Amino acid sequence: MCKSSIHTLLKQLPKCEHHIHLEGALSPQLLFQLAEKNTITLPQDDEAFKTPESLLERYERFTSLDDFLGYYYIGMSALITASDFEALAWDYFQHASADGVHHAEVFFDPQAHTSRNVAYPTVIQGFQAACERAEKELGITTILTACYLRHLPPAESLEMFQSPEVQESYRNGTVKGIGLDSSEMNFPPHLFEDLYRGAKELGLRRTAHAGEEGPVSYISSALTILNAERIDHGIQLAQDDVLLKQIADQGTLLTVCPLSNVVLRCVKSVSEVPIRKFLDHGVKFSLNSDDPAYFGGHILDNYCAVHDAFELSVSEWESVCRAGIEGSWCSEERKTEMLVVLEKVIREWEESQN
Ligand code: HPA
Ligand SMILES: [Zn+2]
Repeated sequence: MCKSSIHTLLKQLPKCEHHIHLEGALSPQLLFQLAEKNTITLPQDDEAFKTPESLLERYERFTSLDDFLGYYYIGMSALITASDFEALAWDYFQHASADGVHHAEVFFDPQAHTSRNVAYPTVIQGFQAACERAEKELGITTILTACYLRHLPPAESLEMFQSPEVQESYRNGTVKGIGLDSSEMNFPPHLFEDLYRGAKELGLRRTAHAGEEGPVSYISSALTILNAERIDHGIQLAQDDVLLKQIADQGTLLTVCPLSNVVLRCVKSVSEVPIRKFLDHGVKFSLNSDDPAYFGGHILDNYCAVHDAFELSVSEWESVCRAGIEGSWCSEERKTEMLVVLEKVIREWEESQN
């Protein structure tokens, strides 16, 4: 890459990733390797599962969120032991570090594992080990957020939330937040009001996927009914100027995932993601990879794709990174550390351009 290319600056920026499903970081190679080790039979009637290469090719032809989710849930059936979960998360943290991530708030889907008789403590043990290693060896701070699956009955999410081992992971601080993911259409946020009330009472951080494929009304109900502090995706916000102004005024962070939106056909190209509108109206957002192994890119690829589509100025990039740092759920001390790095990177970049 050309030395003066702004992509060099994008790599150096201290990034916070807020929207990455660890199960979505499962590469076809690791999936096949774990399936063989664990003697898991992958679907025989789907040609895509012939080889890691054919699977990767199929990932280029998703038709919708639900089409992707079918592969996502089959993929994770290869994850059985704590060391599998650790290997998966460690693979992600290494990519994240290479892309300049300093702080990662990572999602996982407990119900997708317990429903396969993989115990919650097994999942936690593996992910927690990788988080500790990322902190020690890569200097990345981490937060684990448990997402609940909106396509399952709300009573099941409440049952999971209230189970002793899940409550223990919240009490001891291993898991600090909750989220809401999976199929969006016809599963409105208000169905999960009791779950989010319980999470608020425990002092947990709260986010929810809304306005990815679903209507903009899901964004407002995630905020007002669920008391979500963040919105994951939220691109449909561009359809409602009143709500957009309200979200800008209250400083709610959207965790936008441009490559995901293209691959899942929420937009035709990155240039249709409302980045310019969000910037011009003061809507805060971070840029994220969502499911990097499925959507053809990690976080830096998302930054580069946004730059190629919108040509942000250096000061706009600085404000995107600042919003990501300030909207993180880490300590104020950690935010200050990252802000210092951000200022240094920008200063050195500007000096190198003179
Ligand atoms: O993009 C997504 N949307 C909803 N659920 C998900 N689970 C993994 N990725 C996604
Ligand atoms: Zn997501």
